[in-house]
Amino acid sequence: MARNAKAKTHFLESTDLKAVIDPPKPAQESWGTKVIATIGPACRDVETLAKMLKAGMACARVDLTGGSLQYHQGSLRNLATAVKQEKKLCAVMLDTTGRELLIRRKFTLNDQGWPQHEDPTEVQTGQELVLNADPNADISDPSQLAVTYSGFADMCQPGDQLFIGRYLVNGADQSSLYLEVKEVSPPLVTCVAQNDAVLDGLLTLIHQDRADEYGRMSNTQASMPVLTESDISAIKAISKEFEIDFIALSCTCSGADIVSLRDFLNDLELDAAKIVAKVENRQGLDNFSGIVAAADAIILSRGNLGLDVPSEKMALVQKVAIDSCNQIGRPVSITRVMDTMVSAPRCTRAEATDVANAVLDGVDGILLGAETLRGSYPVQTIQTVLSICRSAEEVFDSRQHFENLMSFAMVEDEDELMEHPTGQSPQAVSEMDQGLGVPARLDTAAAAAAAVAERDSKPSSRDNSMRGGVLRTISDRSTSEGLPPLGPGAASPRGNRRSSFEEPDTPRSGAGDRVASMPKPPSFGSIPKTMSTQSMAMGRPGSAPARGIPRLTKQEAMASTAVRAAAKLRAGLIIVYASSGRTASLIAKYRPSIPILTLVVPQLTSNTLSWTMTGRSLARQCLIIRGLSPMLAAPMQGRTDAMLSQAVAVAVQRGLVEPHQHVVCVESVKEVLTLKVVAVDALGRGMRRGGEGSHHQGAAPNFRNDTNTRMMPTFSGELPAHVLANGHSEGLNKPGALNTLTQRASERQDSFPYTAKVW
Ligand SMILES: Nc1ncnc2c1ncn2[C@@H]1O[C@H](COP(=O)(O)OP(=O)(O)O)[C@@H](O)[C@H]1O
Ligand SMILES: C=C(OP(=O)(O)O)C(=O)O
Repeated sequence: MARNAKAKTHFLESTDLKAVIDPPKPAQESWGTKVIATIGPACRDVETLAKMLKAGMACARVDLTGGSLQYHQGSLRNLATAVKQEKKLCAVMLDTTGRELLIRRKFTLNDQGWPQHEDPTEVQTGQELVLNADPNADISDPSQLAVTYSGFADMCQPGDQLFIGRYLVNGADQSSLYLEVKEVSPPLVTCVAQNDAVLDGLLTLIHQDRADEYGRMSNTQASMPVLTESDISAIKAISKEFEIDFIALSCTCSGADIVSLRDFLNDLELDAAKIVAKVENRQGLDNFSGIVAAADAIILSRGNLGLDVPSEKMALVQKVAIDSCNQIGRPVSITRVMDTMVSAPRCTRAEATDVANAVLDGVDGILLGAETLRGSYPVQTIQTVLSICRSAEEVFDSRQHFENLMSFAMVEDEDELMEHPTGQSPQAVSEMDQGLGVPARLDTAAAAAAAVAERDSKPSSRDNSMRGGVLRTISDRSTSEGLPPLGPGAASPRGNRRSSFEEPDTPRSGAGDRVASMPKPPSFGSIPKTMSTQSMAMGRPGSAPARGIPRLTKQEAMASTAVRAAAKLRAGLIIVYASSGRTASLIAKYRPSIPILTLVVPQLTSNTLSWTMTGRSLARQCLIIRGLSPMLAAPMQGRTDAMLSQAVAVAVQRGLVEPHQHVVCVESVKEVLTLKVVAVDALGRGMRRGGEGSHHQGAAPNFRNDTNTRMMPTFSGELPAHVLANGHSEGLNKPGALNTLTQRASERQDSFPYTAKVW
């Protein structure tokens, strides 16, 4: 069953080495794999930030782990200036300290306000070292190291493994120290050094996984509150001055952690901010399915993960995790790609190969940490990463990827649907707590998020009405039924309240992933409503995907159809209108080889006292999704082809599409999804109008001149059936018939075939 489900392999379009070695086509805009860069002392001046934007930085990360609130506010002000200057969109990600443990050390502030730590500490193998969790511990006492979390000693047992390393350490430098706990006498923890080290800079402390008597791994850092007090005040202060697009939750251990954070953000009216789960330990992997179901995006923090996961498993963990995210269109990024470029202008071959492999694995983004925060070559690192990504994207076999995803979306026979109508087969449910132990992938996530998928299909799922309804219920539950504590003091590490998602008597490692009653659907991606374990097992790359019963949501059906149509027409661009970004992210998950211009239509919303224009944040949030090139449309009333024509012109300006090329457009007006095919006019100023000649080779559209269809091309020759993803194309085989595929929201979400409008 799921355990035998076939994982995808790397798909390359061609084995022609000459073609592979050709330089990638120069791109004006990085619409493919995205770069998230951490802002710090090496790059926070306006000039460098402007160069980083020009080089293709899509999202700027401010990490609250190091530096003061004032320092980060200053960085964000500089970023705003650079953004204005360069006229480029850039998303803002606020990364929390969360459950990260730090060593408190003496420091001075440099002229920019960045802490400089003094007095490196030398440690020798076999030496005893005392860690002190007392908040009043003397940090100038050389015989001990002070720990930021007062409950730290309660987490430790003799025999536990600890790791101390420089913040954003690359694992190979002399600051890496492994310790074994010898004795615990709160607040003191006495350890023995396992290697020689020189501890310098901002130091983080990691409590590695501990196996229980049954061999189950647990990470005691998971019992810490989700956010620190300073995270909470920083989020409040920064959100008053800046629009925060993403909050990254460090050390996410379960889906329940995300629910807790979402409650907190909603209470601050920050519900537009998306939550990025940073998966950085074994427990995060054990509960991966629930985390993927609950979060808006995922970061695989490979630096920390590499301490908990044996080296020989790291690549495999990465591939399975990325594949799981790809299957439901959840954006996923990885960290730690260019350690060498912290101090050298070139990367190693291993690093270049690592980035290219990540792109072939299907990653959405690359997160640069130390490389831009304190590295000597922040701009060059972005350029290097993006050119490696572009080269890999050029050989990525989108078609195989598409077929692979489609094969997972079909159920072999109806009996199976009857047996497990919500996808919650007993096995799927039992696998939920070990979501990544096997490549069970989507089925466990599907079981965990059946309720999410249900709401994903409803356009109003992000409505304010949700706040007072489902969210309120969950918010109440978070206090009464014990979601993970949000801030310090909310729970002691030992006296941690049981999560409402937790099975009685299961270890903490299994907690938090019964997210079937989650408060709010993640807005990127979707999960086929009734995907079952068996349906997962059916997928075979290259197998005919058209068999079986499709179980797609309507957005998913339309998204896959748009990608298929674009490939068949050799279109140059896909345009999708967006209000939550869900349809756009579903199109992106099929990884078409052409850009997806995401046209965010601003909405006016009222809280009865004032009006707000929404849309800007979503446009920026699209910037972490591979393939999306967001554009904020001018507010216009109703359905208008002028908006589409303007979008085509902007796409030409950005170098995303050329005159005469086809453009596949996904529209959604009054809950009617429509797929349209248009062409760029000869001068690249918009859509080609009826009557204009076509000079484009291949299946060029003809235009009819009647008033209903002036913008609508029809096709001469046979088109529609093969355009459709699954061949369920009733009424579409009539020669010259199709120019619009329409599926009505009033129909059952999973109903097929599409109703095709025949002109
Ligand atoms: N042809 C069009 N002209 C004007 N607005 C459109 C057109 N097509 C879609 N829109 C608007 O774009 C938005 C798309 O929303 P929706 O389909 O719900 O996207 P998402 O999947 O991002 O939630 C809606 O506000 C819709 O009114
Ligand atoms: C970049 C990060 O991840 P990691 O160091 O674990 O790779 C981070 O957590 O800041």
